[in-house]
Amino acid sequence: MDSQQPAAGVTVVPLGPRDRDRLLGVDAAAFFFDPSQHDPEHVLDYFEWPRTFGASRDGGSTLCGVYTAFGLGLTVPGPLDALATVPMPGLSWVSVHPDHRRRGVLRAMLDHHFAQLHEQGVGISGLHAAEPAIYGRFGYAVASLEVHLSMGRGATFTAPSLDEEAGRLQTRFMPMDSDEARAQVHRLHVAATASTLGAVTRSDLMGRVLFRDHPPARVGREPQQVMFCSRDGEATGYARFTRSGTWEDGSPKGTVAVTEVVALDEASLLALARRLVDFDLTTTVTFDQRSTDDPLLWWAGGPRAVEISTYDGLWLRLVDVGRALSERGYATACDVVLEVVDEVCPWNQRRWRLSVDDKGVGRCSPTSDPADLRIPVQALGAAYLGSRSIASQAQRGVVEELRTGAVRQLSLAMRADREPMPGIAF
Ligand SMILES: CC(=O)SCCNC(=O)CCNC(=O)[C@H](O)C(C)(C)COP(=O)(O)OP(=O)(O)OC[C@H]1O[C@@H](n2cnc3c(N)ncnc32)[C@H](O)[C@@H]1OP(=O)(O)O
Repeated sequence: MDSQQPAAGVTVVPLGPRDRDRLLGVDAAAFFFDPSQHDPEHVLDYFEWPRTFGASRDGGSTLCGVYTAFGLGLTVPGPLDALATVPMPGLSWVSVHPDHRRRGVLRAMLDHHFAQLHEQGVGISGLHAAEPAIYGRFGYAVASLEVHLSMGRGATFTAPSLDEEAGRLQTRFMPMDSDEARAQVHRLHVAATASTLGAVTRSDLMGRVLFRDHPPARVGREPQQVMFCSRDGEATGYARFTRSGTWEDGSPKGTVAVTEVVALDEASLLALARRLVDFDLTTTVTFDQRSTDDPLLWWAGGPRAVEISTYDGLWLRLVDVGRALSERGYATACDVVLEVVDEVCPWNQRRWRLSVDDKGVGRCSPTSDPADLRIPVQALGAAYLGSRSIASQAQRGVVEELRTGAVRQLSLAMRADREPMPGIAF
């Protein structure tokens, strides 16, 4: 059945706990993970059923596709140098059974997702793409990059202005899978995301399930650990990590894999990083989910001192252009009319006036005035976190300037003064 044919009628309906087995059947067929290492039952424990849907074809009862959208928050540029947090449903576990691929099931599920969010008055949708070729056609674009750092044990972090303060802080670590550790991590996660551009806030439930120890998933590594940093007894940051106790030719060659480091201030980040590169019996330390302009990268000496790999981080889609552009703030005043191109969400495809006052507060409303810029909805998603400037997208030929100066005006207004963090995996 796996051949290119026109889409047949697809129906999308809500799923509930009674549909667990059917949903797992579609997910297992689409993602083909090893259930002994990756317990799907465990994942379902943090699904939000009212946000989970299934698709069937031609009036049949067979479930051929599923998706969920976690209720997350996203930290975006606020007015001038402030930050703001907006709701961001996080699209995830999108799967279509291989027997039903290329019949328009994904397209129908995304149409359903966008219609739902539009009706609910939600401005944006976010995701991490399993394959990068899929989501651009649906209006998503990469809004942040994710950097993976790899460095040797004993790497030097040079930050003289922070040395004294970092030296005063205490660090200690413990297994992640305890109520005490999870509660502390969640409190720090929520506090730190509010002050971190690009950060994504997860629910307490999601953390409680994800941080549960699942022995088959360790694959030769220790159970997940968490290192806390504190100042005068008050926790100021944490790192989640696991070590592998590998030996080669009689010598210890352990690795430390740091999946998340979160700190309320730079001295705490430095104190955590210094401890993480200082474990006996290890030779390599990796840090996931860092930004392209990360303090850890530059403290360690830059891209020639550490190994870096860069990936697409968060993909964003403006589901409601007016709401999304009114919800974030701007670096400078601006007044431009945008002719937005969006064939997937026709309510967006029109002219919009974005007026930003000198305090960086913007209002975006429909207008019939002549356009200053012709812009695909993807370009607004790409620039939404203040990275991937409108000017560079115009240079690539993606944005068309219809009034001289309009690209520069919008570009400066949307730009942030730092690169966004990639946000958590979901
Ligand atoms: C956010 C996340 O959850 S990412 C996880 C995505 N899921 C997976 O990768 C699991 C394995 N794959 C699958 O489940 C499915 O193949 C999906 C979800 C990727 C695609 O589902 P389908 O129902 O086959 O897609 P559908 O037929 O609606 O195609 C829609 C469009 O996407 C395109 N498309 C579908 N799959 C791919 C792909 N892997 N790469 C590039 N384009 C793709 C189609 O060509 C079509 O484009 P067109 O309308 O412009 O011709």
